[in-house]
Amino acid sequence: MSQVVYITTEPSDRIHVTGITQTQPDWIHPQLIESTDAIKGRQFRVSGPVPKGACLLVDSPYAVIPVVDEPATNDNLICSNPACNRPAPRHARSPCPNACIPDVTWCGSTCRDADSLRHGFECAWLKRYAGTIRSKRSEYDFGMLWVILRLLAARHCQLHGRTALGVVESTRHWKHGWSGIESLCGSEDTWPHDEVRSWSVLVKKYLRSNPALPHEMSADRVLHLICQEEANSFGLYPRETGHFPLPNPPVDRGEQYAAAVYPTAAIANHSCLPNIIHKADDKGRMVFTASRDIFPGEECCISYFDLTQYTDITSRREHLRKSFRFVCQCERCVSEESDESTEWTAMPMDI
Ligand SMILES: C[S@@+](CC[C@H](N)C(=O)[O-])C[C@H]1O[C@@H](n2cnc3c(N)ncnc32)[C@H](O)[C@@H]1O
Repeated sequence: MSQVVYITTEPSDRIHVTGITQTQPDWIHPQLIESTDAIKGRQFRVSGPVPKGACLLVDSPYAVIPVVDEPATNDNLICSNPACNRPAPRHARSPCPNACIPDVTWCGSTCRDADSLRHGFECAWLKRYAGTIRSKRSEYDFGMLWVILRLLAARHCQLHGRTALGVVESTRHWKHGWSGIESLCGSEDTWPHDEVRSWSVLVKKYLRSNPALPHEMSADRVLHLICQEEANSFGLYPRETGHFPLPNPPVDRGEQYAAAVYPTAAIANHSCLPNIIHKADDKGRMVFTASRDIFPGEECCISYFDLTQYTDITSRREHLRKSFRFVCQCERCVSEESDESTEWTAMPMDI
C-alpha cells in the first residue's frame, strides 16, 4: 500500500508534514513521475489518481540563504545549519565566532558546532567580500553569489564524507544532492549576453577556486552553475504560492525570508492554473500539495510567482519572460491567447 502524507497548516502559517520520519528528509509520492515535454523539458506527471490535499513532494534544499533586512534584529532570520533551517529566535542565537556577517547565525551552539565544516568553507569569503559586493554591486548580486557559495559548500561537505543535509546519494531514479544540481536546466544561452558577461566578471573576481576557496571547478563551470541557479532557485515565503482561483479577498504569499535551490522540486514547470500549491515547511523543505484532484497522466505544475500580483495574460507573460526567460505555454495562457486573437480578428476593421 502506498504511503500517504498529509499536510496541516497551522495558524502560525508554518506547515508541518506528518507521516514521514525525521530521519527521512525527502519524500516523493509513489505516483509522481518525471517525463519530458518537447517545449518545457523535464516535467512532473502522476501515474495514478492523486486526491486534493495529498502531499506530492518533500524536498530538502541543497543550499539556502536568508533574505532579510536588518538581520541582527529580524525575527525571520533562519539557522545556518542546513539540517535545521528553522527560524533562529533572537534571544537564543549563536553568532559566528569570527563575526563574518550578521546574516549568519545558528539557533544554538549545537547547530553551530555541527555545521563547522560547511560554514568553514564560506566564512572567510563572507568576511572578505560580502560588504564590498553589497555596496559596490547590489544586494541581488550578493545573494546570488552567496547561494552559489553555499552550493559549493554543500558539494564540498558531500565530497568530504559528510553530506550537509544528511542525504545519501540515491541509487534510485531520482537524483539527489550534487547530481540533482548538475541536472538542472539553464545555460549561458538562457540569459541575455550582457547579463552572462557580468556574471562572468563576478566569477573571475570572487569565485575562482583558490586555497581559501578550494572548490576545484573551472570558472566556466561556476558560470554555468549561476545560469542554472538563476533558472531554478525558489524564494521562500511565509504563506503558500499557487492558490487559484484566488481566494476573495486575495491573500498574497507575504514577504520573502530566504532563497533556496532544491534538486527535485526544480523539475516542476510553471502554470498560471496550477494544480499544486507550494511552500517551505519549518525546516526549509519544499512541500508540494495537490490543490485539487489530479488525474492519471496529468502534468503537475506549481506557480513560479504570486498569482495575486500578476493577473492578466500580458503581465503574467511579461513577468515570466523577464524573470525566467520563457514564454508561458500553460493551458490558461494558451486559451487566453486564443481568446485574445479571436477578439482581435473579430473586431470591425473600420473602427
Ligand atoms: C525550473 S525549470 C523547470 C524544469 C525544466 N523543465 C527542466 O527541464 O529542468 C524552468 C524551465 O522550464 C521551462 N518551463 C517551465 N514552465 C514553463 C511553461 N509554462 N511554459 C514554457 N516553458 C516552461 C522553461 O524552459 C523554464 O526555464
